Amino acid sequence: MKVGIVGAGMVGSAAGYALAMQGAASEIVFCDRNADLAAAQAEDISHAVPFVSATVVRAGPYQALRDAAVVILAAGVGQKPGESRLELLERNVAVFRAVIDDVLAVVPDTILLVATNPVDIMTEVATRLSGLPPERVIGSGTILDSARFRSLISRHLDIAPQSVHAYVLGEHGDSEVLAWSNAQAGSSPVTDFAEQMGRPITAEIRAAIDDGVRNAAYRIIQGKGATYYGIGAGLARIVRAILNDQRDILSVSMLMEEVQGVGQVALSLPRIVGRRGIVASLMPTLDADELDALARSARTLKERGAGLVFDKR
Ligand SMILES: NC(=O)C1=CN([C@@H]2O[C@H](COP(=O)(O)OP(=O)(O)OC[C@H]3O[C@@H](n4cnc5c(N)ncnc54)[C@H](O)[C@@H]3O)[C@@H](O)[C@H]2O)C=CC1
Ligand SMILES: CC(=O)C(=O)O
Repeated sequence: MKVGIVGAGMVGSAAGYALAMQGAASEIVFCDRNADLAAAQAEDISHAVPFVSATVVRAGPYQALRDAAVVILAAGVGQKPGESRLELLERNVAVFRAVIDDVLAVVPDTILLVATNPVDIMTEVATRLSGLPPERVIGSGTILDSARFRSLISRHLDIAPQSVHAYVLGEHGDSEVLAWSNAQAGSSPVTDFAEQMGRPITAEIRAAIDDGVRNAAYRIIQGKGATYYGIGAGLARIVRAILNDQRDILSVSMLMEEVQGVGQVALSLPRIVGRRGIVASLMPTLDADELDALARSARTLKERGAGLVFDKR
């Protein structure tokens, strides 16, 4: 199946590379206002393909998106060192206003997969600008934060990250909520497992993991200007769940009627993802502090997105 990627910069190209390496799509098409960049990324990635898959990778104008089952939106500006994701909002809304009509004119029934930051509010923006049902406009949300969380827990416990089941909820950003209370290692609560392994999760370890997750992007951007391998793999994971109708449970973002008393807000919860997009949203059992933090995160997003005005499609 064909996957479109609008925005052929670091994130878009990393997603395209991950998809091509996994042979997850039969065809990948890059579109970018910088057509030379899109063509160069497609050509470069296509040279990796003969080693592992048969994916056709090319670049083109929006018309080349025709029949794409999923279109990844990775166009827009990223954070400068020290800048928050929320500070990007107005600049990236302007980009989506320029892009979404052109995409929808070619693939009106596609699934949009939003990566551009601030990804939760941009998911709401893409939903409103496109007029698509919310379950067909998926934000990568905290899929990357959950991977960071699982990675750091697994390193502490000295087990494989795939054996850790743990989610980050709420905003993909500063107010995100690490759901410690229902994190599992194998079939045990992560704290019980840690005790059994003689590697208890002390307050210091918990604080270090929280910092490792919450501030990862700031550190990486300080060091190399942008983050892209992690989100590239995360986007490929979501695309696989859609194309293969896998019904995976992933922490992704979607515009919701109501979360913790906040109406019409997009944020991440664990959700079942399959061929129709988001099939169901799940509210995990959280402790009181986590529920408060989730409500705060929802309010932060709602307040930052207030004032954006959209024409109805
Ligand atoms: N959701 C997540 O977990 C993550 C999201 N991001 C976000 O992804 C976005 C892209 O980041 P990078 O790829 O590093 O940036 P980049 O600057 O490398 O690439 C952005 C691309 O968008 C293109 N673009 C801009 N306006 C356009 C328009 N109107 N039409 C078509 N193309 C347009 C640019 O030409 C450029 O090639 C940023 O908003 C960044 O914050 C980055 C990392 C993780
Ligand atoms: C940049 C960004 O959103 C991240 O790496 O989490």
